[in-house]
Amino acid sequence: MITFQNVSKTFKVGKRDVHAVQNVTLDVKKGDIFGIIGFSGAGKSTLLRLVNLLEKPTSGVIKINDTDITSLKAKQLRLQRRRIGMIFQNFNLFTSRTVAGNVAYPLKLEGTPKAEITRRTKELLEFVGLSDKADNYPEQLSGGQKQRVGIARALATNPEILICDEATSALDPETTEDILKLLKRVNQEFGITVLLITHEMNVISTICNRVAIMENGHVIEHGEVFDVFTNPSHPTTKRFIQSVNKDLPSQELLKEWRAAGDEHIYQVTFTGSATSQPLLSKISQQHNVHFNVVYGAVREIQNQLLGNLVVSFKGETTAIQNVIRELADVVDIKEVIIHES
Ligand SMILES: Nc1ncnc2c1ncn2[C@@H]1O[C@H](COP(=O)(O)OP(=O)(O)OP(=O)(O)O)[C@@H](O)[C@H]1O
Repeated sequence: MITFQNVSKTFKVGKRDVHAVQNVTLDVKKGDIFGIIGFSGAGKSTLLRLVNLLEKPTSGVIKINDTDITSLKAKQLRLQRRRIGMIFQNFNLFTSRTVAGNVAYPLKLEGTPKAEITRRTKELLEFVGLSDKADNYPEQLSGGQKQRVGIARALATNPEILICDEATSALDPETTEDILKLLKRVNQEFGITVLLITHEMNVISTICNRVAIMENGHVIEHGEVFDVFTNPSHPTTKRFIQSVNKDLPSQELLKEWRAAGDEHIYQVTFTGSATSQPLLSKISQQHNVHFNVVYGAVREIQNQLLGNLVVSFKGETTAIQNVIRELADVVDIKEVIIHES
């Protein structure tokens, strides 16, 4: 649906070249909720601006549905832009227009008949749950409500693609959750492909099916969200994952546990079918070993379970070693390192 082929964008700042996007090759498929994550300055916004035709790449090709958008003439460009809706971190609503006026605006620009504008506006406000706010002004709304208006306005012209530029970064966690649910409905009910940028891994794990991680203008890793979560290869990806999936307790806590007699502490990670079986208790019992889950969580990512537990085993050392060996056949298990000092 959207393909980037060796796309680069270089800005000239005085005599200096800033390589904002470097040699990016990516394929966003129809129906994806595709997340691009990276720290500040990684090149995410520039990549979005290339898709919504606000910038032209220095080199490379960007195609939407097989049309090379970098070579479009002004009129085709305007038509193509209508196929893309956009929402923003700061909502970008017209403060002098009502909620209904904001949603109606893109339809007015298109010359849509008045009765149709009224019908569509009503329908969209219902969809985002703001029918009762139609006559309010943006300043009378909460952040989450403003973003709902932004979403309704972006959907007005029936886009194929919705671009979300840090759409939840200004919102509290609960409101973020609501907006992400709404974006998922946009994707599922209307079949709209969603391309979002964020610096929060939580956003990626909650709604995206595919992700690309950017650093210094490069895509350093990309793939299915579950695969990237369970098997990250780049250190930056690992940092992002640890931000939502703090996998180990602090060294202070580990030292306390060791001082209190916990000598065999292991980290167990498992996915898919291993989550549905009582493997730990079954194998431990067979060897007369006791265990205690001291830390961790099981998370749901893309409808699959990913478990990460820190477990303290008690029993005879050889029996514990046997348990570890057997567990290693079915889950990923490694001893937790406790540093001396
Ligand atoms: N119009 C521009 N002129 C010059 N340099 C630019 C321009 N736009 C972006 N850059 C530079 O390109 C690099 C990537 O910026 P970009 O805004 O795409 O990153 P980002 O990942 O979106 O960061 P943030 O999360 O802070 O918005 C940065 O070094 C930035 O300073």
